[in-house]
Amino acid sequence: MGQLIDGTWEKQSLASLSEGGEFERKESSFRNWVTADGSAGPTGSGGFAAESGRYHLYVSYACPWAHRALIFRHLKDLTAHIDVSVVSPDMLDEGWTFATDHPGATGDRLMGKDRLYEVYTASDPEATTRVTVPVLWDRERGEIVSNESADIIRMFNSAFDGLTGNTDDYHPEPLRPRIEEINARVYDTVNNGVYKSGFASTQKAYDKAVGALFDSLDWIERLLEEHRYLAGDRITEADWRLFTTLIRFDTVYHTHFKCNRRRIIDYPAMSGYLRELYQWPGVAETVHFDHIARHYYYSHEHINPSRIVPIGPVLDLTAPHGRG
Ligand SMILES: N[C@@H](CCC(=O)N[C@@H](CS)C(=O)NCC(=O)O)C(=O)O
Repeated sequence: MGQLIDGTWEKQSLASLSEGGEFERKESSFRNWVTADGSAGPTGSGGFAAESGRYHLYVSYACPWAHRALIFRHLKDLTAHIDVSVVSPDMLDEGWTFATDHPGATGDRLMGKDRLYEVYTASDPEATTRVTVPVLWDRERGEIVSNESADIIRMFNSAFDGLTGNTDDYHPEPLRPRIEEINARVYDTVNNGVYKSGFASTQKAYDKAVGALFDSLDWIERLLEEHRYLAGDRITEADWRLFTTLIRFDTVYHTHFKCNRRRIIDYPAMSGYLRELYQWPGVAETVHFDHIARHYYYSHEHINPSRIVPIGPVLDLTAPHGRG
């Protein structure tokens, strides 16, 4: 995995493994916020007002973080207001590219670039950063608003409500402390926990990550036995943030990242919950298993040198979910 250093693409990134062989995810580097009136958000600077057709979203269908943004774009009726470019599932020496050799990969529909890092340098010619998806681009100012999915879904949740009339709220005020608590554990041990397990380069680092991952899955199973959703009887961003990891789990993380104590299908409450979220209007259309399987098995040569993409599993996500 490469990265940009002073605006130049370097194939070898600064190491993201600590001395103990633990994978460490770097903070995102563009942290502005789109707001209803263009006032500054919690981080970054102001000047990014919610307007139809102004913003463009770069995603990978394979990536769980980008997938969150795509889901919120659907849930919040933003598809007519924010257009999308989809990168190729193969992330090799040049990082994410706009090659269109896989169905669904659209190329760069906004600027016609060949590689995602060129979108980053178009925003900041001197950028030193990892080049990740999702990226929210502002046509008007010609720069990246944000490349942090957790922030992008919060912007989508409320900033455009005046434009769309969709006031569904996935981050409701009274549930915020509980949502934060759940997000913190799910981020560290599940969303990122699968990567920490899969990219660990020592047994000790793997054991630590995979142990915490399955402790959290057991905890989530208990929560879902008691409540329909993670924070209670109402679906929130905490559920959608978990969903994008769960939907990839049995196909990729179980095998490729060695997260194989159990599969999601082996947890009765969680597998019903996963089907319910998959069947949520518009959500199945955001799930592209071809990009998901191809990306992970093909791109991570260090953990799958043959690059063979395995055949299974066959999942029936359209079966009744039995959750109320
Ligand atoms: N914190 C970021 C993480 C995004 C991220 O790591 N995306 C991965 C794809 S799943 C990526 O683009 N990785 C490329 C790299 O790290 O070089 C977010 O949530 O938006």
